Amino acid sequence: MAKPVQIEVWNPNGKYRVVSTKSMPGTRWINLLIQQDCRLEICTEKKTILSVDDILALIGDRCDGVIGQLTEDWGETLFSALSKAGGKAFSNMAVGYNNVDVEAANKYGVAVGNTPGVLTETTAELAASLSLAAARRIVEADEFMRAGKYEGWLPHLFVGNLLKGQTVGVIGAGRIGSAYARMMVEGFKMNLIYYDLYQSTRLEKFVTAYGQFLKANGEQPVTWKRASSMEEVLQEADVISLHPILDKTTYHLVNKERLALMKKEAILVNCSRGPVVDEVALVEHLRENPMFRVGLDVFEDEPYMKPGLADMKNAVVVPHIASASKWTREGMATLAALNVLGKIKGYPIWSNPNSVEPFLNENATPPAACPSIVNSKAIGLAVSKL
Ligand SMILES: NC(=O)C1=CN([C@@H]2O[C@H](COP(=O)(O)OP(=O)(O)OC[C@H]3O[C@@H](n4cnc5c(N)ncnc54)[C@H](O)[C@@H]3O)[C@@H](O)[C@H]2O)C=CC1
Ligand SMILES: O=C(O)C(=O)CO
Repeated sequence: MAKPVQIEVWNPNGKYRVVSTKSMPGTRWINLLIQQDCRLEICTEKKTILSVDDILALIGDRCDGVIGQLTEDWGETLFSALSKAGGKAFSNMAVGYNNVDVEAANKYGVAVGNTPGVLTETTAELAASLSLAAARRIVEADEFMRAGKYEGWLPHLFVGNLLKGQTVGVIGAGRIGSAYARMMVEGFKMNLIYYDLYQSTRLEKFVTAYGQFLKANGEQPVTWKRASSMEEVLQEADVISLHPILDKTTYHLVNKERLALMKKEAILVNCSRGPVVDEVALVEHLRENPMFRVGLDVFEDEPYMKPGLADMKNAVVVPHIASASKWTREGMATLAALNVLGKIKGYPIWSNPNSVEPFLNENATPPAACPSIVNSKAIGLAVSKL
């Protein structure tokens, strides 16, 4: 039997029971739920990752909807329990939803929400930060200073890579990958090579226009190329950033063989999901190629790192913080709450989940729609005419 979990209750007499498996940033999401007659229960357990049993206890016998986290295993067991408790709505507080078995949700008619549109720039900025940190050896140099080892300027001290004029490679040029590409092209005048299953015409147009602008100003124009294979990107780029979704096609996309194709002094950045990279192979590659560098926000077995990674001077590692700006995290909380609320209220789904600004305006009532439901077609939800 599932043991009880600690909760904080808002609006105890609300008609609809909504559970949030974690406390989330900001208060707007709480206010939006309680103003619309929800009794909100926020789990206050100290443990970071809730188990399926913990969440079963939170769902209980009657629950209209749950806001959950990317660390949780939302599969058959939880969707079946939620459905049995009368629930029809779940939202991840995340854009990625590889922790959710959408087929299982479909089976029980439960809507699955995610939060695109508020993470794009924040996540791309962290990928850009990791690219720079790796290129200019910022973490190594910081540790050196703090250890009192600095004895004065030296010609060879922490020499790194110049990005200007080099090639940035993007694998998965969706919302975040494209935003990152634009930052690196415009900010550092890098040429672009990208690989995606789909063409990114907007990105190509942006680089073309920026190249023309540079040329008109007497500077070397930047260029772009859509690669016909991932291997082409790995072979040609100096800095490669991974931004695909995690699914069967992207699991261990970067493995031992593909690492071997990369330039010896290349930089690899991963702000997508840990299992996109074979981390054991990566540690071996870092060990054998000291000039090769990585910037990692995500890990194969979070919260753990594969043995040896923490000892690698040529790795910059941060704890899955790519979306951690106040604006983004509050926006994610708002969108996740509105996904659940919208489904409970029987609202249709928003017509463009990439354009969610109307839901974020603090001074206006949000539209009567669910901002982003990934299985809307499968469970037959209507599209909003707003
Ligand atoms: N580290 C972090 O904190 C964050 C991580 N993420 C991760 O980033 C992922 C991407 O987010 P968005 O850009 O918003 O999603 P998106 O759906 O806009 O972009 C994903 C892109 O990957 C491409 N893709 C899919 N399979 C591919 C394959 N086999 N090879 C090459 N490209 C492929 C898609 O065509 C698409 O263009 C999320 O699913 C999530 O897992 C997102 C936000 C924050
Ligand atoms: O939204 C996501 O997918 C995340 O990884 C949040 O940081």
